[in-house]
Amino acid sequence: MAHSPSIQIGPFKRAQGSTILPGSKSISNRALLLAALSTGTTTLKNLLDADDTQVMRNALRQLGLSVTDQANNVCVVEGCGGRFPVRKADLFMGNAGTAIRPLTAALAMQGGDYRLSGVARMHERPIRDLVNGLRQVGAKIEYELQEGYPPIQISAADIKILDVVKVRGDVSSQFLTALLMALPLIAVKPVRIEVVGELISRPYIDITLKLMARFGVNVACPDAQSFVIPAKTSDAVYKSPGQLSVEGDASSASYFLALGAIGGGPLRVLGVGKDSIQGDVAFADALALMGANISAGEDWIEITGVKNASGKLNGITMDCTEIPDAAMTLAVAALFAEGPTRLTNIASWRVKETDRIAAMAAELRKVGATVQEGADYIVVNAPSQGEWKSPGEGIDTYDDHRMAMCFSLAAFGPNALKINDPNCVAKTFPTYFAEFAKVAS
Ligand SMILES: O=C(O)C1=C[C@@H](OP(=O)(O)O)[C@@H](O)[C@H](O)C1
Ligand SMILES: C=C(OP(=O)(O)O)C(=O)O
Repeated sequence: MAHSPSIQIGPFKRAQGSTILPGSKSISNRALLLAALSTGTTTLKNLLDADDTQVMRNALRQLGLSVTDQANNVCVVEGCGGRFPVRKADLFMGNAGTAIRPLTAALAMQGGDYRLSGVARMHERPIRDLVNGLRQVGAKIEYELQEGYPPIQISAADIKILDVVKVRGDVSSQFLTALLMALPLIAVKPVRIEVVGELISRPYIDITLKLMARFGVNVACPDAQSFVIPAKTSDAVYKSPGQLSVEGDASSASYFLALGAIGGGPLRVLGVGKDSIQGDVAFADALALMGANISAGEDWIEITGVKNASGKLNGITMDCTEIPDAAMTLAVAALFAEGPTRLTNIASWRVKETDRIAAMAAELRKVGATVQEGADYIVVNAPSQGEWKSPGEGIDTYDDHRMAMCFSLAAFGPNALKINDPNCVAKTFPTYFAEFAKVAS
């Protein structure tokens, strides 16, 4: 894909105001798929309009569904009652993990022939643990290029329901999410999904379970590693709730919250708050640990600078397995902290939009930070005032929306900052830099 022209931003001193968050990517793509699989019509409100949700919408349309975009991010989906009308399709999933993984599982239950592919990076992102889970119930799935990675070819197969399906959860939680959403379609008897080994990114599983419940399927969790899908009582497994409002995106909120700490605030994000079902709202607690002043209501969070006597954030040590996406924002907020910030349990960063540990370390060093990295951790020490650097070649963003959004924070250092290919934010937040410009001065 062609790269967008670099932008020059900052140096900024103040961040204040408010921003209305775009819809949550994680909720939008789950809601689209569940609405498509259900009986009845679902009106989705505040659906995220971005690359990741467009690939999901387009795939559903190719599968024969009526998915109609209306004004103000409203989208109307006519459900197919669990069986996609189109039995053979070649689907392009971009770089959207929340699209390709759940859709693969749903398609494997259909008894049709489907090919799923994506951008070059998608073909380096693992899908093996999901395919292994689906093969247990008889799905026929072949790898087209490299074993364990898309593109994949699904062929019609007899799917049998087992008492237990096992899946690994230590590479991505999206494999478990995919099985949870798809197995109810064939569950003629209850089926238990057992997670083998560690389950990372657990709060995303809670999002999955809460949305499935909105569409009428209640999964029991007898223990932290087991999920019991109920036997279906008719072919109409998922039922439309009629309307569903998508919360603002809590990961997108993290950039503004960090800005409110670094740039004094008050800065308020509207669309997520105490009532959120997204794990990434815990980013606000992490910032509070770093010394930020935080208040929150049902659907808003506000940050007003820092409460530390030094006027600066303080470094923290944190296990980030529950907030893998917002944790990236902590790594860049660490540029404004006294003492090291050590983020652990982030091995999954290496298999996302880019190798995020390597990318983060390389770009933080460009602005003068001292960084140590390991297989599953990163330690960031801020540059002292005189050590900040202004890299002439700019900050590279690696086709990773979060790298671009995170590094907008670094424009609150002493120097202006060049950010390369800023339009990669289109994956989840196309208007990010316009919204950033409204609060930064
Ligand atoms: O299920 C989801 O909506 C997501 C799960 C997380 O991925 P992993 O489970 O791969 O960590 C997260 O990083 C991703 O942005 C969205
Ligand atoms: C990891 C991410 O995306 P995906 O849904 O493609 O996994 C992300 O948005 O940070």
